[in-house]
Amino acid sequence: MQENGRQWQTVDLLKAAEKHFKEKDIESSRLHAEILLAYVMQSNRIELYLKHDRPVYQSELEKFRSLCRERLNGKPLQYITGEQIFFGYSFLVDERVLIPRPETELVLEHALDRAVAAGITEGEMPTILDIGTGSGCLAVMLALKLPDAIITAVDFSAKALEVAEHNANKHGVADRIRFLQADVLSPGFIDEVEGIYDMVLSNPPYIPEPEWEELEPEVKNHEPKMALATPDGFEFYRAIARSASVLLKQGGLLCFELHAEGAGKVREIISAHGFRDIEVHKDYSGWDRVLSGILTEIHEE
Ligand SMILES: C[S@@+](CC[C@H](N)C(=O)[O-])C[C@H]1O[C@@H](n2cnc3c(N)ncnc32)[C@H](O)[C@@H]1O
Repeated sequence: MQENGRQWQTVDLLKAAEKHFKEKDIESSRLHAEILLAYVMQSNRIELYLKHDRPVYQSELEKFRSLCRERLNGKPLQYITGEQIFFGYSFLVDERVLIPRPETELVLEHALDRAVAAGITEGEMPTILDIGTGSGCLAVMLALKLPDAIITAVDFSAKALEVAEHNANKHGVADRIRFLQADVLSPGFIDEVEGIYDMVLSNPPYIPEPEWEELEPEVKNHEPKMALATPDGFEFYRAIARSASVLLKQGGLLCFELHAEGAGKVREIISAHGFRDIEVHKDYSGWDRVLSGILTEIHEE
């Protein structure tokens, strides 16, 4: 394609986009330019370099420019391409759901390790409840990693459940996941969810309202507020610990993702509901990020 007498080639366009992103303080400017161009060319990043002198067609250039504009306006890259890689697997994401974070992979890893250590995976068809499933990243990955598990994936957002179901179908595990729209903060939650579970896990909303306003515009203006914010940061931990103490079998595992400064308080909350052998694990930045405990006393509501 000719523009101002210029024929754009892949490598030149990448350089130009990287420079523009850098000037506008877009993080990982080269990487983002590569991902967007690979998306437009229906290719992958390595191929961009293998075919670095490939001419860029007019339609591709227009599309690329329009996506770069969206990125420059603060739209997260994953919502532009509709994809986030979680634990090495591709998940559909859009503005109906939170973009799964790398920290949440630690929740999955820890839940799997502890489930094995606690003998939960030895039983026939372990039952798992994922509260606040969002894109379904945890539920779908658990179904993939534990081929006998039966999973209930709950979210209050019907739109999030549509995305989660799409992801379950995409990875061929929809037949082992029940999707349920329910409000974990409502008194009827335990009756709605029914069943007896071996594991309850959740990455709940945990950003206290006052902190919401301080989040980067990229998060605040694009990701669903109901996925992240909550009045004092601990409502969901209280409600989920209470429900889990009723819904879990004796010896069952409760596993949470934590607000970086929430470990002490969440430990107190789950101890009060009969959970013991509490473990806390840090993320790569050294923040407490995952907390789990085993139910050792049956608590009636
Ligand atoms: C932090 S996101 C976690 C999403 C996904 N599990 C992940 O780790 O990426 C929390 C999820 O909880 C859901 N949620 C918010 N309020 C809820 C409620 N009252 N009952 C059930 N789910 C709720 C949100 O819609 C959102 O999908």
